[in-house]
Amino acid sequence: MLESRSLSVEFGGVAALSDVTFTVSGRSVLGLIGPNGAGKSTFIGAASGLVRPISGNVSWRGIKLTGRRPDQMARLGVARTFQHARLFPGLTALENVMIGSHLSGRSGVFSAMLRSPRWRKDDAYLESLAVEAMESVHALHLAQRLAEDLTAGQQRLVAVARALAGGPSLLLLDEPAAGLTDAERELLAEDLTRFFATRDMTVLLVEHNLNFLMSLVSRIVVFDRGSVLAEGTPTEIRSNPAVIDAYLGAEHAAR
Ligand SMILES: Nc1ncnc2c1ncn2[C@@H]1O[C@H](COP(=O)(O)OP(=O)(O)OP(=O)(O)O)[C@@H](O)[C@H]1O
Repeated sequence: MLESRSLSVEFGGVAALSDVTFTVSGRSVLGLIGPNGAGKSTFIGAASGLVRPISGNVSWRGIKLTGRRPDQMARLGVARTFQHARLFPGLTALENVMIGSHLSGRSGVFSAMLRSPRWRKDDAYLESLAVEAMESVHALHLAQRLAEDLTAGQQRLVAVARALAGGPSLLLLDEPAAGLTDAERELLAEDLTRFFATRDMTVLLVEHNLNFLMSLVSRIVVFDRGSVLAEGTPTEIRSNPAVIDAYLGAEHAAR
């Protein structure tokens, strides 16, 4: 279970999250939505150890995640994507994804980047994990392309593959469909549905494209101005007056 307990985060004295409490049970996909600036990325930052809360915490299977280092996160089986793809330039797409599989492997990300002897030993196995992850999101044709030569949408797919490659048990996806074409987005929704169905994993998905999000999630938490505004099934959320007022708008809810 992923549990956020009274989580509060401030930036320069200004509250970004205030007393956020919710849980995500075992094998499920939770959508996190809300207006711009509501605190969704900040939550992912806190859950992945990069953003330090002023109080409260996020825990995963009873272990506190807040304040942990990236290598500790990887060992706990936690992977994330960022709002901006953040691939390493100068490396191919495949090498970028292999860094994701190294995060859960033995030799670590720096060893991977420096191509140490230990890294080379693990290489074949980790490459097979990376190839599998790229295949699962229809990105294998990009494998030998340099990261900087990819379109924004392709970079995003590679970043998603990198997060999947380590076989995470907790996956935090920050707007994985942003910048994708309609066709790419539909294909990614199908690919992720298939991937999640065959893995024992908990997923937290932040996404502004609600058709994409609703096709993947079983529950939704809505943030507004740093607090939890509502929580429920997609059907409940679509018809919640407070959510319509703060985020969805009457036109969207009616669709
Ligand atoms: N590093 C930072 N320094 C200062 N303020 C920040 C920082 N990161 C986020 N904030 C502020 O915290 C609040 C929450 O931002 P956050 O990015 O988490 O929202 P969000 O819901 O992810 O928004 P969006 O949908 O636009 O990505 C905003 O007011 C934002 O300006």
